[in-house]
Amino acid sequence: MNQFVVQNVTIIDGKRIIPDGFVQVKDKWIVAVGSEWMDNHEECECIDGQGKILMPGLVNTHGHTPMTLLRGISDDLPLERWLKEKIWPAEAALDEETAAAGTALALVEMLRAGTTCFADMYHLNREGTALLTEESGMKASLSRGMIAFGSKEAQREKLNEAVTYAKACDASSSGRLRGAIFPHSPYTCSLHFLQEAKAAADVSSLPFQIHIAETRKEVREYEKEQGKRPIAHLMEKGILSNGSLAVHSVHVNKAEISALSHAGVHVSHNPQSNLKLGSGIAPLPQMLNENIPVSLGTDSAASNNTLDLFVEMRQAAMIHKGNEERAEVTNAQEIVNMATYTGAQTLGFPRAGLIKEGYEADFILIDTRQPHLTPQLNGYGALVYAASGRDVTDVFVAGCALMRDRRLLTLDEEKIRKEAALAHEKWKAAQ
Ligand SMILES: N[C@@H](CCSC[C@H]1O[C@@H](n2cnc3c(=O)[nH]cnc32)[C@H](O)[C@@H]1O)C(=O)O
Ligand SMILES: [Zn+2]
Repeated sequence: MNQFVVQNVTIIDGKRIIPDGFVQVKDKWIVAVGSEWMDNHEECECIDGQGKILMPGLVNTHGHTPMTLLRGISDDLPLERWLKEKIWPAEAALDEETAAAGTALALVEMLRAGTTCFADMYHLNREGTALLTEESGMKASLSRGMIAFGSKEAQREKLNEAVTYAKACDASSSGRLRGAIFPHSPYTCSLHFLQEAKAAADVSSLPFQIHIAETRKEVREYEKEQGKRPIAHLMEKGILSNGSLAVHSVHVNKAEISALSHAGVHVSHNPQSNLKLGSGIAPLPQMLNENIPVSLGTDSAASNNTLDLFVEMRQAAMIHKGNEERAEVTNAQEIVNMATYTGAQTLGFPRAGLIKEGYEADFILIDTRQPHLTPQLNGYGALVYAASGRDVTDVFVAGCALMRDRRLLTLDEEKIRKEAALAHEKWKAAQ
């Protein structure tokens, strides 16, 4: 049986800090956590955590993995022009093979930076993505993105594909995959299609996710056409309901925040993507005050341009302090909780996101014996204001080692980087 102990380590999760602690793992579970390890099991493997922080694996609640191949193709444009002038034409030249190479690259990038669980929404290479995620040992919520501009038949076909994919993910034998239904947005799908997608999600007990209220222009134009703001309207129609995930939610007013809270809708906050596309700043402090489960997402590498959740944590903490001219408006512990515990709950992994007995052993080690992490005065502050994904040395998911001493064990990093470069060439030639 898989059994080991990490000892002499600083344990930090969203709820507490144990300065000189241990974590005992059996099979895929954390079976004991404490401050003094009594070594009475001879055959138990011990990992020395001296000089390290042990924290829950980071959870990225929004992204599009194949788009790593489009990193840098369109910097410095607003969302609408970014999509219509650059991204959509570029995506037309991606195929199953190049998308697969982009996804593999994204998994390597995320794993190296301590992400153990992620959301991925894309239309290409779906079975391949599920398979590779399984092989990597990571956890994920996977969905087929749907833009519904086409004929009724084409729309129905997409929705069928989406349901088939989500159900297959939910049924994965490892139990590390979840499926979701993700129509792209209220400006690329009709209200009727959103209702159909929501009904299909409900029938199969699948969670519903959507990009919404990302830019002021989206909200203004939707309101002009429908007489209501997008979040208010979708909530009224029951399209956004308990457990749904509203991605971005940048332009939300007080009434919408309160409605989201009452309905139990989750929010994925993607501050770096929202800043880079000039979309705006989501009212994170106000949403947290209303107890909305807000987690963090990177969005794709085409609007970020990395998949490092440490960067996202720092952005999430910093922009609101500056924006509101109040340093107390966000705090590092809450940000760590969003990036771990809340994220895991949002993606459908209720027993993940904490270093606690009875939770799955999804955790990472961070090397603090470096100048920028010395001295160790405030653990939460170190993680949010000083650390980066490059400080992660080890990654464990469900008790399995996926990275040890900065070496990936389940993914062939060299090969994946080479294949990504080749896929980039192939994509360029197809332009
Ligand atoms: N073409 C697909 C649907 C793709 S949805 C996923 C798409 O979302 C787009 N996207 C990525 N990030 C964002 C964002 O932040 N806001 C809006 N759209 C985005 C990007 O074009 C990506 O391909 C179909 O209907 O078959
Ligand atoms: Zn997105």
